[in-house]
Amino acid sequence: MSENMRLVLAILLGVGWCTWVAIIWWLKRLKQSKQDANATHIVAYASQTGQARLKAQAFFESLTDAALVPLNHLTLDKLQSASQVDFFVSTYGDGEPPDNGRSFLRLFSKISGNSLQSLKYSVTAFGDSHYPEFCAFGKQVFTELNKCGANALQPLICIDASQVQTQDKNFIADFIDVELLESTQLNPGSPFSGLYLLRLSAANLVWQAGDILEVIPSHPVADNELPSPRSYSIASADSRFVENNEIKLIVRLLTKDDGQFGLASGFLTQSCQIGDQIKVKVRANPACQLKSEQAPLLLIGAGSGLAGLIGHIEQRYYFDDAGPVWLIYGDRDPEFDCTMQAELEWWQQQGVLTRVDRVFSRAKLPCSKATPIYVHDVLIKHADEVCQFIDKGADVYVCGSLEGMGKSVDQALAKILGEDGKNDLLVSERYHRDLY
Ligand SMILES: Cc1cc2nc3c(=O)[nH]c(=O)nc-3n(C[C@H](O)[C@H](O)[C@H](O)COP(=O)(O)O)c2cc1C
Repeated sequence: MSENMRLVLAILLGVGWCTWVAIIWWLKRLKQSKQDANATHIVAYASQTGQARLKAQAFFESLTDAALVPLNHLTLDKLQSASQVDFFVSTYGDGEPPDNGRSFLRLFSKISGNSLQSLKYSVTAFGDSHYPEFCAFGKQVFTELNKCGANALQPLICIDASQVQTQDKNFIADFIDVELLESTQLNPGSPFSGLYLLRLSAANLVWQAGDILEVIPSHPVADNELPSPRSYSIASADSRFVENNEIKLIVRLLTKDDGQFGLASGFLTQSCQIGDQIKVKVRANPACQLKSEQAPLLLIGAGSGLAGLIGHIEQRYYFDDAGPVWLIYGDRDPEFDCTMQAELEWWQQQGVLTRVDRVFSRAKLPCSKATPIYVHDVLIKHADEVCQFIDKGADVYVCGSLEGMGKSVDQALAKILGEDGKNDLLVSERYHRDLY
């Protein structure tokens, strides 16, 4: 056989193989979507940072004929025709639903009397008892269903994140030891709390930009009473792109009124020495992963929120056809808080960041009155451009403090897009929020 014939045969075999794989994949998808459409047993989740979704997924995998859906996708028709729905929902904000469950409660205004009598349900609520509105959304879902005549299979289950049993051997087994390679203060001299960039060895970790690193804030000693893990946004592109086996975190050192440092931030930035081992685990956070690197991306954040944004900026560097990225980032004082300025400028030169609006809330500029000082001011000031950017299919990604920034950004987006426009963005999974 000639060399050319062999090449043609190899190409034909390759194309044939790819077509075969594509057909199998497509048939599987078709079967799954048919199953989903017909399933009368539904597992629904509303999860901001992935805990409730993980439990829902595990429960779903133990069933044979069921569908797994984010709560926002559970329509009135589906709810009324289902025989059983198992809800796994967390609580966010001040007793609010997570973003992918925000539209669910509105269904109840359309349900009359006992019209859910034939529905069986269970609710597993995820929350943290440090919050006054402990598991409030789960409780609300449970009560609303009950009011409509649906039959609870068991009492409401509340899972308290602050009571995670770190002394449990099975729980700890999921964590691995990584080494602290470097710790750099990003705002030296600042009168405000220190912001640190940490680099950790990550040879055995797999993650995507937007995921979370759970950290046990204690040195791995033979101690039964380890504190419960704390979550940090991973400040790195997908692990498949990271060349030097390291994972980055940006950590704000919290100082309490009595002068004591926060347990986790104090541990990571003050107690840990270079070379020390830290117990960590990656938690996938699909709500903050982006589906497309080609879609425009509007990144909004403040302070330590740069962590979640940096991962997505870095990610785009690896795609030649990446879409435009507009960063709106706020910090306090330009004298000390020009966090990662050199890196951001470099990404601008590389064409990754196509527009940067950097604002400072405590700038001592002579004309500071005329200068927008918070990120939500920037959104309002450039409302038309924000609208156009979003109309072109942009994903919106917000990272930072919920109280200090997240809520005002949410209000600004509602003002610019209208409440319905903002909700459409949310339901179409283009409005991602990593707020704490
Ligand atoms: C910004 C923020 C606000 C929260 N608000 C509440 C709350 O009001 N009530 C509550 O019980 N838990 C609250 N939590 C805790 C979460 O519900 C808890 O960590 C849960 O395990 C998260 O589950 P998820 O990963 O599925 O979203 C809050 C967590 C965050 C980060």
